[in-house]
Amino acid sequence: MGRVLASITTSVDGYVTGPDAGPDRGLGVGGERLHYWVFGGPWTYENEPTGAPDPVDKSYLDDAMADLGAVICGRNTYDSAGAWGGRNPWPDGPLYVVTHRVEDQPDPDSGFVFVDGFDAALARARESAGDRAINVMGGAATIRQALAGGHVDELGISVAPLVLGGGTRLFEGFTGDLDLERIDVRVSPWATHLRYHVVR
Ligand SMILES: Nc1c(N[C@@H]2O[C@H](COP(=O)(O)O)[C@@H](O)[C@H]2O)[nH]c(=O)[nH]c1=O
Repeated sequence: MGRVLASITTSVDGYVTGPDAGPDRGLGVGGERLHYWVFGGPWTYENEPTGAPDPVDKSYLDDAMADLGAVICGRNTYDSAGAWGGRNPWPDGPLYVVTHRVEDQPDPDSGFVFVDGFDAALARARESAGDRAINVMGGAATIRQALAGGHVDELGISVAPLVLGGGTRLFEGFTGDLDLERIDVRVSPWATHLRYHVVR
């Protein structure tokens, strides 16, 4: 059975978006800074990113994407990303979208599969992935659900160097108690990438 990874970027104060996240502004007001590391420097929703990542950030991204067989996200993340223009951007497997509104299922050729409930999405993702890894890419509620259910083998937190002061908190309302063992840490000017094994 493949590993289940959960990976996301937070501010130093634990926000995965700034305030007012939604379609056209998936990372919220000021939240672009969370993903400077993805593009090697500043960008805004008004000036779309064009840059290439720092080699450290690229190596983290490449390793996180290696050997993936399926991806899971929540409906809000899917909507906020504008459905990535209508096509699953991950080349190596389906993207399962957790939603109560499965009747909105787009054309299956898009690579998106709408599933009602996290557990059902995980079961489908395991079928697709086989021995390859599954990445739970967010948002916060979906990652909390994966962690609370004891499904996550590896937690990746990329900490961007900023304090947002508002928005969506990764661990909002989370009451679980988890022991983590650090597997890896990589540091660039734009992020500190921490990878933890979740002890079970
Ligand atoms: N379907 C489902 C969840 N759906 C989640 O609820 C949010 C609102 O989207 P929507 O469901 O489409 O109204 C979104 O984050 C989506 O992923 N959540 C859960 O805990 N369990 C479920 O079974």
